[in-house]
Amino acid sequence: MLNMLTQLLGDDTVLLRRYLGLAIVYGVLSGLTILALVPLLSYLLIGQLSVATAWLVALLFGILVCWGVRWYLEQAGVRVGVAILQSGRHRLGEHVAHLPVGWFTAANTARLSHATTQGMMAVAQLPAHVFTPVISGLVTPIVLLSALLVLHPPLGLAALVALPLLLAVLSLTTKLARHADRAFQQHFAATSQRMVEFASAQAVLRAFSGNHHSTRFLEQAMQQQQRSGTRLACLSALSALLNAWAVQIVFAVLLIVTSLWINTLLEGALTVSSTISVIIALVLVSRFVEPLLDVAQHSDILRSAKGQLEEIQAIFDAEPLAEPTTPQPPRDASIELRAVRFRYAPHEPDVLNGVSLSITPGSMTALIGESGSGKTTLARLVARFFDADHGSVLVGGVDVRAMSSTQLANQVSQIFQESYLFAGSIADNIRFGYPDASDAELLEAARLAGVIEIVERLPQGLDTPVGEAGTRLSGGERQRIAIARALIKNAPILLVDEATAALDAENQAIITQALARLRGQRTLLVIAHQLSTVSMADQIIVLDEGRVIEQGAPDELLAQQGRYATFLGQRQTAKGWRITPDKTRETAQ
Ligand SMILES: Nc1ncnc2c1ncn2[C@@H]1O[C@H](COP(=O)(O)OP(=O)(O)OP(=O)(O)O)[C@@H](O)[C@H]1O
Repeated sequence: MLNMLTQLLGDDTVLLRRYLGLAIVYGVLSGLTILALVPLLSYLLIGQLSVATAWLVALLFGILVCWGVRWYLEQAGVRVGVAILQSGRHRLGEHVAHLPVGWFTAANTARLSHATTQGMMAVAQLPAHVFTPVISGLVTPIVLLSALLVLHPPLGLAALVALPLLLAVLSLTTKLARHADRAFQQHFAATSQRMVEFASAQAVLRAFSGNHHSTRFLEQAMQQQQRSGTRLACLSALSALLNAWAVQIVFAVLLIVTSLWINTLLEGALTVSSTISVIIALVLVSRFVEPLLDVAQHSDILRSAKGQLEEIQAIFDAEPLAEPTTPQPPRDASIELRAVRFRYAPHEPDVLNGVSLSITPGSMTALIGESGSGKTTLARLVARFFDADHGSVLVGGVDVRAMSSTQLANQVSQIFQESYLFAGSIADNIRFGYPDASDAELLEAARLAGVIEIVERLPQGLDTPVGEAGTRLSGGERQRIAIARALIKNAPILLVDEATAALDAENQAIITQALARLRGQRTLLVIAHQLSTVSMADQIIVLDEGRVIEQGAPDELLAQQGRYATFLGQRQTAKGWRITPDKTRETAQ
């Protein structure tokens, strides 16, 4: 647990160390203060009031010091808790920022959100509220144990044996509910995910499922959470009961040993000093057990927080994309794939199956193929959303694994179908592609992407807020802003995943115009669905089941009468376009 906390805290670990040291000191001081009762009671019982008063003063002084240390300890614990929330979230954010984009599945996103909210809160409360009673609850009995060993060795030995046994029981009961705790946390995260899905997919749910069935997935998740919650509650209650019993058994054993001691004393001559020893032993035994009860009571929170820490740890264990130690800058704006194989998961089939291709700087390549043939996956590998399992992806003549993520990001810009807009203005979202862009550059990108036509209709112009995730704009408007964002970045390579049917004719025309303007200036790799786009390309690559089956200039491929020719034929029939055999650039009729 401490290792995991250290990983979360990073440089702030020093705060945790200081706090833990202080908690141990507090436990020792509490034990020593209780031990002041020994001389106090002894002198009181033999009537030496003046010495007893001196020890009373010492006891009161000890109590005062303990209060002071405890107060300081609480502050230190809160400081560590705050550091966990701040540094922990920051470090987790840093870590996930370097994870492959493929890691961000719906389930992992829900885990991440759960870990940064409830998870972090549960962990942060450990130093603030739980570690102090647990640490002092273990250290104080150890100090008292030494006094019991001196006072009556058999009693001390019984306590010495009882302490590790008790810890073993606490550890066992913690394990008892650990799986239930983990299952509950997972179902809790899944239910949150379903809840968000339920809210954001209302239109689809109502259209296809009707009101009754639309809640089915959510209800299933809630039922699972309820079942695992009930199981956790039962096991937690059982483990709390077992813990309390274990402490009471220790208490009973110590009382039995004390009774046996009294018995032997009664059989012999009962002296004043032996009577005093017995009274002191009884006081120490009760004080020995009290902090242990505190530990037992907190074991539940400790276990739950440990489960949360393990969840956070599992996120930290996800492997980030490796960064090279000596990054090599790309040499030009070319793209090359050499015998690339890729699958999304080890048990799934290859999505790309030995793909080799070469794209020269400044050229335009149209990637075509049936749905599921691997076009988007190929573009994702160029942008290094994932690493290829075999073979290599080169950008600017350099393996993408040999350049830093910043170098690659500067080299490649993307317009993918699902473009996310951040809450902020239209201008903010465009500038996101290049924060230092001048106003003139902003306007030029907005013009190229057809955003100007949108903002002219809006009273606040480019400063119009887009709403959360761009919800105040239409799909086509969002797409145009995303295009402007990609254009302003001015990267030498542009990857475009052209929408199939999501765009209306006007938006499609904007993309076509933007591509036409950029043609020859940037390397364009376009996942093309539209005839207008394909017609502009210098090179066509046809993918089929993860393999390149045709590659070359449009004229050559058309002459082959293969898959590309079929694609053109289908599109022409659909659109009413005509292609002349000796002229590959089609003309609209
Ligand atoms: N994140 C993912 N996890 C697992 N499998 C995936 C993932 N993304 C895509 N696939 C699978 O990989 C294969 C290729 O998908 P890809 O999106 O690359 O095809 P595509 O040619 O771009 O299809 P489309 O034209 O329909 O967009 C498909 O079988 C798809 O189910």
